[in-house]
Amino acid sequence: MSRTELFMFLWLSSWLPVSLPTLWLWAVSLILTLGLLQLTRLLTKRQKLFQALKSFPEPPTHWLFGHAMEIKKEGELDKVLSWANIYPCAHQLWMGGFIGFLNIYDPDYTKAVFSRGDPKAFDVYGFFLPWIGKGLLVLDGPKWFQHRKLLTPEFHSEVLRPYVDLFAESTKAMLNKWEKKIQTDKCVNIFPDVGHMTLDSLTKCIFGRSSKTQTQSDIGYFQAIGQLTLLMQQRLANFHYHNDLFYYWLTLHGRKFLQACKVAHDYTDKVIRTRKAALKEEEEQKKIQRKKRLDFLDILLGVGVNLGVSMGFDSGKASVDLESPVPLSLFQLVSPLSLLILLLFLCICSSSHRKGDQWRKETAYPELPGGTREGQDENKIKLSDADLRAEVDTFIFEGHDTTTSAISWFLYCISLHPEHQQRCREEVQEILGNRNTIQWEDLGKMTYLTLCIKESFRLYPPVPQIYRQLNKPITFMDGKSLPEGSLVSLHIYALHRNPAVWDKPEVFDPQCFSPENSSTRHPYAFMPFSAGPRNCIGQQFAMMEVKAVTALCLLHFEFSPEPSRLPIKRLQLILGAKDGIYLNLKKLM
Ligand code: HEM
Repeated sequence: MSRTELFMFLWLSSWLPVSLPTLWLWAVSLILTLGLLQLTRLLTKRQKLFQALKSFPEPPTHWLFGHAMEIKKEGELDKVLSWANIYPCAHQLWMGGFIGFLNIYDPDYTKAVFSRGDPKAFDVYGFFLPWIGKGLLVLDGPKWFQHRKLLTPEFHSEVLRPYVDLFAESTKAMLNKWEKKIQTDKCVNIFPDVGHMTLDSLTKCIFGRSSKTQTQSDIGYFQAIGQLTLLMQQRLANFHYHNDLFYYWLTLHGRKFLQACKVAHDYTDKVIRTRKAALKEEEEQKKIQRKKRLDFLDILLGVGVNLGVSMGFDSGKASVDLESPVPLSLFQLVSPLSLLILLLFLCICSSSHRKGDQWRKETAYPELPGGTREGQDENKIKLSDADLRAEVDTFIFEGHDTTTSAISWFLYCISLHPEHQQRCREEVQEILGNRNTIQWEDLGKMTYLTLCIKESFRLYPPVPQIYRQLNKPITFMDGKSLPEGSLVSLHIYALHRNPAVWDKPEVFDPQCFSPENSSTRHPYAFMPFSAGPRNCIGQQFAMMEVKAVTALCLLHFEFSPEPSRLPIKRLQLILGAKDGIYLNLKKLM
């Protein structure tokens, strides 16, 4: 009997406690037995992780909550940083009593893990699946290798070059918005506006969408993405929401998440289907060939267009009102008693333990140098429709929140350092002369701005923590080792502030990245885009966007901090700020 069948059976039987007491008793004992079995599995898993990690120091921990309480109380980033200052190289990190990571922040440890390309840790990345599916970020194994190979050309400089105009267009809209805002209050929360701008420019790059012809479904999609990002962040931060199948999806937030996923998927499916249909027409093909710039989607479809697989979705439903009340689920209608029993059973049974093991088996990592799998012609690899959607959704997810964080924290850093701000501004003015727009060639000349951007990535890495699950044992430089299956978290934030690497880790000093200083540094000491085979594929796109946007911001405004509203760092999926980032803006031209 499958787990779903068992669930249905128990649920039905819970309606018959009076008429069938024996069946009821039977069900309860079955529940308890299964619960006990699951608990044993969890304890075994905990014991294994505990054994694996025992040679590494462990900050004081709670048997049930692990380090989650302390982290929640004091803020994850600074709490872990304080541990990193006590324990050299690495320490244990328990997210609840059953999931233990080796948390690393030393360049040698980082190199040992990240030069190998172990798969992502299911206990964390599994949460992404309902939204972005198995795209590059989550995939592992031969399929990841194929996709990575197919998608790498999309980030070639010739493809990226025309996107500078799109970044400039979206940035100008944001700057106009700020100009209006400062007429009433010079203190502006820049974070949401930057978020809106990066999503706007990214959807233009991916779908070829234009802000001038926005439709209702564009707006619905926009809202859904915003909602999904927030809900994902909330889910990761709240331990009780980790239990998916039988708890999270039954909560109001869980169901909102599913609704927003549907809106996002319907939209992506619709755009893909329409573009695929258009591409079949000769005239449209010619039009695309004549285009100055190809959208990501056109390039992706150049790979997947010949498949012609039915998408099986209902078009035109992309705009669901996310604010409308969520309908009651069946679950809310069952009797309180059955609810209690089922919850007990389901909460115990829905651990990710087995899923995690299965994930690891399915995604055993291939030896990279070998290239494609045996018997496969590497020139004929094609993306299925599901793969196409997963990749588009992955780019949207990975490509807008990260750059939002990068641009916002950069503006905050230079607001604290007027001397660096002015130097960057003068550099941009010198390069642009009396032009007020930016071209691809300009970006390479902005050397001081690049140093400042890198320094802000060091102090405020947009992705502060990433996770792996070892698919073979590892031995570190100091002789300590971890067995296969262990979970490792790379704390990029702590690595970038490690006093063993950086002279004055807390000081904003762009000269850290001068050629002389960079050349003597450990290659794994600065990892904002990760490193090794699973590094960020969008690195060049991101740098280009951050430079273009910040250069235009510097030309138009002077930024200073608002002492009464200094930002509070928050580890969401990205490095966020608790109530946003408020800066005082002064118009320059
Ligand atoms: C400042 C901006 C960005 C930062 C700091 C950043 C950082 C990262 C990091 C640290 C990873 C590794 C994640 C992990 O191992 O779990 C990653 C992966 C990835 N990033 Fe970025 N990213 C940025 C922008 C972008 C953009 C603009 C795109 C696409 C348009 C993108 C697409 C991806 C993808 C697809 C992956 C998965 C790659 C793979 O596993 O093969 N990123 N990024």
